[in-house]
Amino acid sequence: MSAAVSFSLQLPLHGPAGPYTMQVEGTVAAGHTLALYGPSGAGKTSLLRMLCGLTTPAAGWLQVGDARWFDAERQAHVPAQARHIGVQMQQPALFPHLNALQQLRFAGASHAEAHLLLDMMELSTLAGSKPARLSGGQQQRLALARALARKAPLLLLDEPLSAQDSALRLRLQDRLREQQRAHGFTLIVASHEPAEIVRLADEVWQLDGGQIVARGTPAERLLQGAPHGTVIAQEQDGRVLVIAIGGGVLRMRAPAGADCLPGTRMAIDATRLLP
Ligand SMILES: Nc1ncnc2c1ncn2[C@@H]1O[C@H](COP(=O)(O)OP(=O)(O)OP(=O)(O)O)[C@@H](O)[C@H]1O
Repeated sequence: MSAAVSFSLQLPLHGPAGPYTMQVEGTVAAGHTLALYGPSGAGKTSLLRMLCGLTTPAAGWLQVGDARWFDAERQAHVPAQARHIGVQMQQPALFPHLNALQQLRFAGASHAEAHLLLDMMELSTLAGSKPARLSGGQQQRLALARALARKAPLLLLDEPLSAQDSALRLRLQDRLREQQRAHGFTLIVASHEPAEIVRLADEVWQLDGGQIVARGTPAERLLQGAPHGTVIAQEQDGRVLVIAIGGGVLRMRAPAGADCLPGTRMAIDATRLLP
């Protein structure tokens, strides 16, 4: 169950240098994963908010499957609550009075499905806990489970795993991919992490200043031209390096005292490799 997404949208924004207009257009094939990549303030969240209906574009149109969710000329705007999508924004926005299991039941999961999702997110022991008793990372995983619980043809995720430790993040990326294989949903995910994009996405759009400045596969956009051993990103305050190796990436603990900025060439030290 998946839906193709096509749009041409405009939105006035106020950046640090003054007002400007976000202008984006494109198509995501049904069942594909698109990653939105770009610096803070590039417009990733603003695009996701227009797609899910939390922000009304100033102009343009949005087509999801057979449905016209927004069309400025025809004055059509399907409200957020009427769009069949799974959404996880950066704020988990959980219901304070519902426990973890109830949050998933409320989103549409059966009792058995809710337990499976809690298991998948490594939250089974917290099924009876309300959000105030969960850590930031646990709340984020519950919000991701809730997005999956909707069983929607389109999933919109804004930095869904940013609060997870690196080993858990890798497990959850694999499970998200498995879920997509099983259910076939189209996934649009904003991420700052090249390694995550390489693992999850079929296609990446690079945003900057409210425009899509480049499009391609993760290998083309993030790795191509990066010689073997080039640092393409730093994670965890520079303690972990993402390094290009022949069309893929590996993660390595940064050697103490070394200059590890993106673009630097590093010798790959097998004793420092991470999963
Ligand atoms: N409601 C709004 N009205 C006008 N401008 C806004 C609004 N929300 C955000 N902006 C501005 O739009 C720009 C894009 O913000 P957005 O949150 O979409 O960026 P982002 O790429 O998701 O960043 P981050 O990676 O930090 O989450 C920023 O300059 C921001 O100040």
